[in-house]
Amino acid sequence: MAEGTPRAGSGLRFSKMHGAGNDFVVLDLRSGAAAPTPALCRALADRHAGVGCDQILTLEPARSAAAVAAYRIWNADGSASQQCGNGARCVAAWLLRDGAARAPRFALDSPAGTHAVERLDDGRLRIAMGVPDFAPAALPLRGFEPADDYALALDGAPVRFGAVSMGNPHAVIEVDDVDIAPVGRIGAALQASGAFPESVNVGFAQVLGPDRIRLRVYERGVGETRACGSGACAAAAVLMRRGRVGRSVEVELPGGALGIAWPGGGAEITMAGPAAFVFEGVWNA
Ligand SMILES: N[C@H](CCC[C@H](N)C(=O)O)C(=O)O
Repeated sequence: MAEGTPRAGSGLRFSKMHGAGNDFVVLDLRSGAAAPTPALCRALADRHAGVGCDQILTLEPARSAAAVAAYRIWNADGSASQQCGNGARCVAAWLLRDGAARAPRFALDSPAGTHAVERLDDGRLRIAMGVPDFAPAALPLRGFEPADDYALALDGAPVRFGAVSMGNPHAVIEVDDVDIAPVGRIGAALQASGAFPESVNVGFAQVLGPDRIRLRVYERGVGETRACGSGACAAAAVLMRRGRVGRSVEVELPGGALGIAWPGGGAEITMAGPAAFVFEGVWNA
């Protein structure tokens, strides 16, 4: 038996959820139970021998006076992350169903900070996702002076990208057509390039108009997902700062659409979108 997985009959209760097709196993650890080991995360995420998910989200006691709870994030490969936008909406929905949070407004703590949450009249959840940080050191991105646009030779060809931290690192590559973008090849090559010491989430963005973007994301620790909330914020922030789109955009991802708004500068960027419950289960490895 792999180290770190619970013994048979461990009875670890979980909720399976998704946000725009980005799927999660949610564990309630507010009683103080230990965080999942990387091996348990990999076992839970396994789409054949486990539950199957892109990330594991843990609910934990709040770390700030303002929040009703905290959450942490682990990718399918067992690596930890500082932020997960789709996951934040699922945690918010979970806490509303549980009664620990009361609509319409409350706050959540993540490793990236404290986030205002609002349940909108249409049932979507809007999360304040912090202030985009373009400083290379924030990602970190090594070997570049701050710029709107960076270039690296990957597989012998120059790849141009923007870079921004949403608490977690993002590179954003603008393409003419996301359907034919080399998401897996270039996403993996940029992660392996050495420019990002803690790896990076790689977004491929197509501008459809001043208020519409199409996006595919090759995520750190997972690969391509059906949606990436922090990635939608990152792509919108990079394209807004370049003047390629307006201050409020619909980001269309393979799994669904997210509404992103950012006044710019030191203001927080907000993300609105769905959260869905799929099933409840008990993990008996
Ligand atoms: N793969 C990401 C974490 C999950 C982000 C994504 N699922 C979202 O909705 O923001 C990272 O390692 O930074």
